[in-house]
Amino acid sequence: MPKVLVSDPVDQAGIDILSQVAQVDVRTSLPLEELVKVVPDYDALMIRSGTKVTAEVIEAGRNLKIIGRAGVGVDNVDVPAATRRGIVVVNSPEGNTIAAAEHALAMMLSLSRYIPSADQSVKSGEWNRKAFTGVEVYKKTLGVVGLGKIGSHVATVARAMGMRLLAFDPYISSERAEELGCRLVDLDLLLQEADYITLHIPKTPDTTHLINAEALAKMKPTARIVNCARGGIIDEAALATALEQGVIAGAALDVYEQEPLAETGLRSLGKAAVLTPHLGASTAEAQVNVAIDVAEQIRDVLLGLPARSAVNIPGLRPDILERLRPYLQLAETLGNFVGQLAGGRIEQLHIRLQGDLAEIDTKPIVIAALKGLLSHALQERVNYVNASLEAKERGIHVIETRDSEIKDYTGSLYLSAKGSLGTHSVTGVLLGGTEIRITDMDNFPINVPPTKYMLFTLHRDMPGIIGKIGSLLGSFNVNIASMQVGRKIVRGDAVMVLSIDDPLPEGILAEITKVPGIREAYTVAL
Ligand SMILES: NC(=O)C1=CN([C@@H]2O[C@H](COP(=O)(O)OP(=O)(O)OC[C@H]3O[C@@H](n4cnc5c(N)ncnc54)[C@H](O)[C@@H]3O)[C@@H](O)[C@H]2O)C=CC1
Ligand SMILES: O=C(O)CCC(=O)C(=O)O
Repeated sequence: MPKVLVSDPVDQAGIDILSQVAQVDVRTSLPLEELVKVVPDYDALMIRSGTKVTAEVIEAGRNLKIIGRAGVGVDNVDVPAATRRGIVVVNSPEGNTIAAAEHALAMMLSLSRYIPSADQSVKSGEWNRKAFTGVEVYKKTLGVVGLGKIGSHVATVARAMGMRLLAFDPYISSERAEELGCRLVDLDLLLQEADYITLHIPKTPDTTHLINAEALAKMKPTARIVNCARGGIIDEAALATALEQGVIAGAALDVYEQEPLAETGLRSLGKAAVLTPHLGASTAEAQVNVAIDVAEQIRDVLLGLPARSAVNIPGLRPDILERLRPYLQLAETLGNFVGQLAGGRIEQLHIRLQGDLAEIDTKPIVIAALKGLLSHALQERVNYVNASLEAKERGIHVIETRDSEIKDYTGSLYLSAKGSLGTHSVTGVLLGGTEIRITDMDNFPINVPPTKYMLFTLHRDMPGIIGKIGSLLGSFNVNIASMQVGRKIVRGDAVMVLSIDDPLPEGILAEITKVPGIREAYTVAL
């Protein structure tokens, strides 16, 4: 039975799902060195934001197949290191959207009405109504930075509260922004005009310290900012100074540059700051959603099925995977095939989608072809997660083309690889939508199903040659299952394809190439 380590608190609903297929150990708050020690035993790791899955943890997790983040942000996982090792990283992109959006709205209202400070004051025995006169959000301008899932929900609710909306998101169309009642503007204008600013963007090199001293200086002295996205998007030191000096009026933070929050100036800002300990996703509903979402994906991957929200398999969503499965199988088989014909040290792979196939997305096809191409050398180490990266690291230049005019079959896939044995090509089709046929090899027309062991020769089309090869294989006790020849002109160059029942014994290829008329001989084992 596979083993799953749950190293942060997650809802029992997720653990129940995992327990159907795996032994589940819940061990939270493990120090890094302890995690590194225990992780080699596990096939899957389920985390929230507490566990830092560093390159060291990934290196130690030699049996890991999947890391599941019960939440959105995967910035606590070294995703490139996981990708390199072929480990799928999944998250729950939507499970806590509403929770995070509602938290941001609650923070905005808390800041406006000083609710946390007023609460503390009453609890300490005071009755001070004057100190907590707030401001309304109605008819104020809210600047939404990042109009994705959370930002969109915040915008929808804020609009219903009568706020005017500006948005900054370079990856969103103005039509989408308009649908949400937002005016898409550049960041500078948003900073200058907004009464409230709420951040809903990922932390990337582009967004780190996006809100720095310079940005804060552009804001109104009455402006308030909310960060329920990621620590480090706001420069905390600059923010503390800006609040102390009255550059802006308030800030509500749920996330910090360092978590748990270190001793910083932020703690002593009084009612101008509202601070929560990364609670954006902490609702009963969101925790059930993300736990189920991620546990189901871990279960599926452990059962050999695709994950629906893998962050490191570009273009291979499960619906796409399901629809393209026969084509991916075709691409993988042809990649494996042509990789062996071209020999080791592949320099270039050309993938051409032909006829009706030219209509489909090339990205998954390329990944599958690369997986096949590298599978002979890397065996099970290569998978859909790391195939592109492995190819890149080996310096394999990938060329993708489409040609809808080539209609030899309704749709076909052409692969040509350049390697230590020269440049070789193969074309394949799907008969009846599922059955693979190789229809061309090195530009010779053939029609053979791929089989486990195959032998190919390039030879002169002349009488007796087939008989000689047959006798030679017989003398080595190799049984021929099927045989086909292809040629372009009579008595010209030809190709012979043999399916054989066993791997070719050592030395036989050299004997075959000695047969008069044979120019080259290759074997392929699929
Ligand atoms: N505090 C908490 O507990 C939680 C925090 N989050 C965080 O909230 C953030 C947003 O999450 P979602 O809305 O689900 O993500 P999303 O992917 O749906 O939306 C992010 C948006 O940011 C935009 N964006 C990316 N780079 C940008 C840039 N440089 N400038 C402006 N816009 C940019 C994207 O185009 C996208 O529309 C993430 O950082 C996530 O980790 C999410 C859930 C809970
Ligand atoms: O697991 C949590 O509570 C944090 C959620 C979060 O920050 C996210 O989903 O990105």
